[in-house]
Amino acid sequence: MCDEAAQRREILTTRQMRAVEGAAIGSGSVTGSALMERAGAGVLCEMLALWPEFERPGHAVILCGPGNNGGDGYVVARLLAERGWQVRLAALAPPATPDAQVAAACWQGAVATLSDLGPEDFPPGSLCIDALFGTGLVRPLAPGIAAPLRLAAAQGCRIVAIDILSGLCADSGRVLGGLDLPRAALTVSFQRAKLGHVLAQGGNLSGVLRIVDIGIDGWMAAAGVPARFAGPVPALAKRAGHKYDHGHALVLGGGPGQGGAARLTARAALRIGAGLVTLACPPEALPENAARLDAVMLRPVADRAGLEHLLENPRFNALGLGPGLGLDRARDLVPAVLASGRAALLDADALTAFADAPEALFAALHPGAVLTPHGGEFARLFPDLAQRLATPAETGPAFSRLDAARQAAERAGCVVLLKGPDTVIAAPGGEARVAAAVGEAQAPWLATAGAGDVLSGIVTGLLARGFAPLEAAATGAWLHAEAARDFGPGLIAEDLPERIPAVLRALGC
Ligand SMILES: NC(=O)C1=CN([C@@H]2O[C@H](COP(=O)(O)OP(=O)(O)OC[C@H]3O[C@@H](n4cnc5c(N)ncnc54)[C@H](OP(=O)(O)O)[C@@H]3O)[C@@H](O)[C@H]2O)[C@@H](O)CC1
Ligand SMILES: Nc1ncnc2c1ncn2[C@@H]1O[C@H](COP(=O)(O)OP(=O)(O)O)[C@@H](O)[C@H]1O
Ligand SMILES: [K+]
Repeated sequence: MCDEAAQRREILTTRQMRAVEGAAIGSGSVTGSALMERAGAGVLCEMLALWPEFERPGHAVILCGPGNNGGDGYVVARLLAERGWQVRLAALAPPATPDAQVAAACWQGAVATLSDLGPEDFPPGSLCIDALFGTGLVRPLAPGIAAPLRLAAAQGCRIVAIDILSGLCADSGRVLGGLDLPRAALTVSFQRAKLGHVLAQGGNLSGVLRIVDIGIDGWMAAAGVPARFAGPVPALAKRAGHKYDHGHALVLGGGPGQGGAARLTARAALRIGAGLVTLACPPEALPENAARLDAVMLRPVADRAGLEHLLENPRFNALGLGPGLGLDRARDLVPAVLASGRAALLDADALTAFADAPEALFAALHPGAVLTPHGGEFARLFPDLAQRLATPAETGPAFSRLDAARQAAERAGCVVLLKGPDTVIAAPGGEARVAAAVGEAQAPWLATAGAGDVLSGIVTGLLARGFAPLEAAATGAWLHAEAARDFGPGLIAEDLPERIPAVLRALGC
């Protein structure tokens, strides 16, 4: 992957974005006004690219706030008017920043107030440009501010959000005050995506997301180490070698009648390229599994002693357990898995088994481990963090799913992947990835029983292939969603491992 593509995968917080803008402006190479002009021109350009019919002038309402987001709105209003559009601009308050004042001074048209707007201002096929608030939103929208956005949506207008839909916290994607907001058809942001575009409600409310280059890449170092979108990596291609060069994954399964989950895990580990995969189940579950497995090998493991005996074979280099394991078996086996020091993926029952004693689990975890909880499992291990996520967000920046995953990773001492349409992955120390199955990359068919078991297998398989825990989790989560996107409607969990070859082929692996 080229450097530019890697850079485009960065996702910034508002603080990081301000630091980058500040560094660019502080260098003297560019002014805030010039950036605002580029931002406004970029919004227009992206609108026309998405909706070529707007080459023919139409009707637009521009909603301007008092800050620089409003300033971008004045620029867009001017550019649309220059193209012959009928523009109705309504301001919440006079521009309050120097750059917004300059932009407003260049707007020759009338300025209405938000309360002046009525249904007649939003004729069919018109546009509503939301330039009320961007990265500066710090509290919920008052009812009178949200009203024109709702009116526009009710009239069937397409809403274009400048930088981010007003009301969404750009750091968390949560709607401040828990308001009911209409969805933007298009969001045009600048230089890099923000976390609020993809996390929580932001993923749905942002609509199509486009990022405009306003020419400040040269100052991106001021952002420190941003989170990044998960995506494919060159290491997915299988290098030359013997099967033992690609690792031997050991998946631990549960008792009779509960084996489907672990079989899905094992099959996915094999499909993603682990050289060998063995499923270890209680002796009484051997017949059932033997009848259902071919390339996946099978071994009996009755208990912890049996597992320790099996692990005398050093070739088992990545262990995956939890799906269909059973809570008692999980309590018995997890300590042996972690004591082995090998790369390990813990999911489902392997996490829930420690709901009463998360500290005991954290004490045993090591940096080679990956935890893959869904929201419920996360709440069992990290109840205080889940509580913070469940508490309505009133002020920005609000506590985000990524904040929660980062704190969880710190506490657990290993990589934590918190599942959802907006899967977040964090390592101790703060490095983070987002596997966002939202907007144009949505994968709603992944909400199906057993999808998580397959993710466990993909990550276990990548660990066996030698991927570092953070990259195994992030690449695995991306690939999992990509397989679902590739399959499309009607997907069930069994389809996911079978779709991995198509995804790998499309990547040129
Ligand atoms: N800097 C640059 O180079 C570039 C920046 N760009 C653009 O700037 C945007 C950021 O601008 P910004 O920092 O001025 O913040 P912005 O989102 O306009 O709002 C701040 C104002 O809103 C107010 N306020 C907040 N919440 C409120 C509420 N609920 N209800 C009512 N008021 C509320 C707050 O007031 P206060 O909290 O002080 O009362 C303050 O006055 C960014 O998103 C991008 O679009 C681009 O042009 C590219 C170049
Ligand atoms: N609406 C959705 N869009 C995209 N991905 C989703 C959605 N719902 C669930 N997923 C993904 O599907 C998987 C579900 O896993 P999990 O909740 O453990 O289910 P199960 O235990 O049934 O396997 C996770 O990887 C999650 O990120
Ligand atoms: K906005």
